[in-house]
Amino acid sequence: MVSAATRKSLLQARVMDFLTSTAVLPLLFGCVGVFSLLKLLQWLRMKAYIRDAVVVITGATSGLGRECARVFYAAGAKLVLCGRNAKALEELTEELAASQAAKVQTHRPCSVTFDLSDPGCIVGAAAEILRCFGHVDVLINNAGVGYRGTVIDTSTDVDRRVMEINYFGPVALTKALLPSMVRRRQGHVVAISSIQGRISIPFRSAYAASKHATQAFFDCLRAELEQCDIEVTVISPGYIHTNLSLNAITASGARYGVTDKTTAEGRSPVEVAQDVLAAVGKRKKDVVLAGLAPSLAVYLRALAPSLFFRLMAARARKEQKPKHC
Ligand SMILES: NC(=O)C1=CN([C@@H]2O[C@H](COP(=O)(O)OP(=O)(O)OC[C@H]3O[C@@H](n4cnc5c(N)ncnc54)[C@H](OP(=O)(O)O)[C@@H]3O)[C@@H](O)[C@H]2O)C=CC1
Ligand SMILES: CCCCCCCCCCCCCCCC(=O)OCC(=O)COP(=O)(O)O
Repeated sequence: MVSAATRKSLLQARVMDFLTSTAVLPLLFGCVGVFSLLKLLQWLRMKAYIRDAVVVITGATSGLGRECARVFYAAGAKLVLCGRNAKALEELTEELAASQAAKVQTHRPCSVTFDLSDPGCIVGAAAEILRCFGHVDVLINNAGVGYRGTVIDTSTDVDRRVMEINYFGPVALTKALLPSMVRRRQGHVVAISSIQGRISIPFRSAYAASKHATQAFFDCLRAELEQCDIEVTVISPGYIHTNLSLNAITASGARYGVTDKTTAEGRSPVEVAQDVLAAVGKRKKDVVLAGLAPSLAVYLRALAPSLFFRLMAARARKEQKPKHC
């Protein structure tokens, strides 16, 4: 009678015999080696792509934009920081210029102040951006505004304002910078969308609409400009712990002024900025940076829309009693 322990050691001996007497072990080591080498090459390529690249970041004064500024700066990018608040941009520039954390050569950022909701200033802002370092390698359309309200109570002025900041502004800036990218046959346009660019949740009509439009526009752009070697990346995050809900526009046009629990419990903007850096470095075309439930909700919307609509209606009923019906 052979004991279980003996059977186990006999089996182990046979496996070792098999591995050493055949080519399996060298093959295994070979595969791991090749995989590690490929990963290392990808990492070096990613670093080289960002180092010394001219990277424009809109909405650099707060939240994800500010963290993107920090991680791209530390990676050696030449930054053009954009925002509405000149003082906040200046403070960020000084903070970055004084930081010692980068392991590569860094460059003093340049800043350009303008309001994305003012169509009249975009062309001038793009010219100023181009004057900073002579060209643009990566444009990160990050600036955006949140929204809270019912469709019925929201004036179309508010709908337009959200669309202007989240959609028309980034589209106009992209169009103003594209000719110089196309001339150089080099450039990368990034759109920070949202998981709400894929699914619409109640009381976010204007925001979800602006992000769906963003996804659609930049998907078209990617297809049209592939032949000119222009890269397009759409990034769709879930909740991030920033000022987005605090600064959200409400149905009346007033500021919402509350940091929602969902936002407060969202991912750290530092981590999301690192994911943005990796997505850009790897030239990803489309990235969802959300947890399991929102990611599943995207599939549910596509595969079982009726069920998704029922879930959203239940969510709306739970959140707010209807005043109008
Ligand atoms: N936080 C979240 O849960 C999520 C955020 N996102 C997206 O991430 C992006 C960044 O937002 P986040 O960092 O979270 O929010 P913040 O409110 O912290 O930052 C928004 C930035 O956009 C700028 N901005 C707002 N309006 C304008 C305007 N009219 N012209 C120019 N700049 C403007 C703000 O500048 P100022 O300081 O002058 O107001 C600020 O720098 C947005 O596109 C948002 O939709 C996507 C998914 C989830
Ligand atoms: C097969 C099982 C499927 C289970 C599906 C569950 C459905 C759950 C719905 C989840 C909805 C998540 C919404 C996420 C919204 C989000 O992350 O938005 C990001 C933002 O842009 C936040 O902006 P806001 O202004 O809304 O704070």
